[in-house]
Amino acid sequence: AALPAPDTAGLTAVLRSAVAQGAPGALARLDDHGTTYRLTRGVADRTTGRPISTEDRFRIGSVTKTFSTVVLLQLADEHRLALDEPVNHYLPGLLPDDRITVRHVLSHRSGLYDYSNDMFANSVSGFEAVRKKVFTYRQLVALSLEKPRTNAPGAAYAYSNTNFVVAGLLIEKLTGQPVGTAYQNRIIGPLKLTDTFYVHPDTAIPGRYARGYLTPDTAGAPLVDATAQTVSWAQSAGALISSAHDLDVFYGALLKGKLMSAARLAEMERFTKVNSTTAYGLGLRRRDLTCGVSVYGHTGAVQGYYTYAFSTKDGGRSLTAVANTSNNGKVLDTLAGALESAFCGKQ
Ligand SMILES: CC1(C)S[C@@H]2[C@H](NC(=O)CCCC[C@H](NC(=O)C[NH3+])C(=O)[O-])C(=O)N2[C@H]1C(=O)[O-]
Repeated sequence: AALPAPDTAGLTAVLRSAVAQGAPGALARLDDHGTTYRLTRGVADRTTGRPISTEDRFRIGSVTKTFSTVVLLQLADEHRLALDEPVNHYLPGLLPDDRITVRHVLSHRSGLYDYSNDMFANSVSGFEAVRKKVFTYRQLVALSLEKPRTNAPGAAYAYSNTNFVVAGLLIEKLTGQPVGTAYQNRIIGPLKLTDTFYVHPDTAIPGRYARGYLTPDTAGAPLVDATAQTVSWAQSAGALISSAHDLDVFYGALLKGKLMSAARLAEMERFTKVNSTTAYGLGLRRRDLTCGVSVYGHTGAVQGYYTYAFSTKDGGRSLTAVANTSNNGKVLDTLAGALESAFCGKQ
């Protein structure tokens, strides 16, 4: 069935609410079968007051997880990786349980504890402690293994950044290259994503970008400019930089089957239910909207930036919505409304 027309007034209202709730700026870009809608509200930079633009680059946080998964599924297509092999088959001795498979890791069912829970228990001091730090993947895995596993391998869904740090180790082991090279050669170059960069451990965002502002835990305390950071605590779990255009192209291409075989895409779309409206596949979220439409993509929350990047199953309509703040649950929830406006139309 044809999708309802996008509700651009609804999208505008979502962005206005996000700013009213504390985001300095918010943007949305919708690419719908060749027609592009661009909406903005507020500023990219609180000091200069420059208005935010849908052309601005930003940190995409865990949307990075889909990029890491695409690389690994391409390696599966090349028979260089098997999803149901134990991680330890490729990285001997890395994990304390040989039963943890690549599929468990990519679907957040490994049980590996998420070290970021402790790292950011206090949002500002936790961030300031790591914003310039450079971690190795193995240091991050070691932080996770200091804590017990949350579930037996495959027994439950439990979101953990550790899983996609393991994914980064797998990519580097199997390709013999840094993850940035694999992203460039396998995704960024072929799709011509000229706004998409993996610059870790550099802290600067290339070209024109929106500054990102971390909301402190204490109500009323001033926002913290979080723009300059290594994102080394996340790397293959969250350190990519991109734009609304590039993410719309990426998820559109993914869902159109342009990045891997149909068999592998079907594996990516085997979903574990997370809650009444969300399910998780392999590095991919499915969100079931009120109008019965399901959309496929990922969300991101990295210091200073919230992102929703989702497409229809056929990749024909893609939306990227961003607010340049984080640690603000009201804004994160409000931004989810952009999916309803974009894919369900006027309610
Ligand atoms: C599940 C999420 C939302 S959280 C996960 C990942 N981001 C992180 O794990 C960073 C958490 C700290 C971010 C920080 N929060 C705090 O410090 C809270 N004390 C802030 O908001 O700036 C990402 O991105 N994912 C989102 C996803 O996948 O949708």
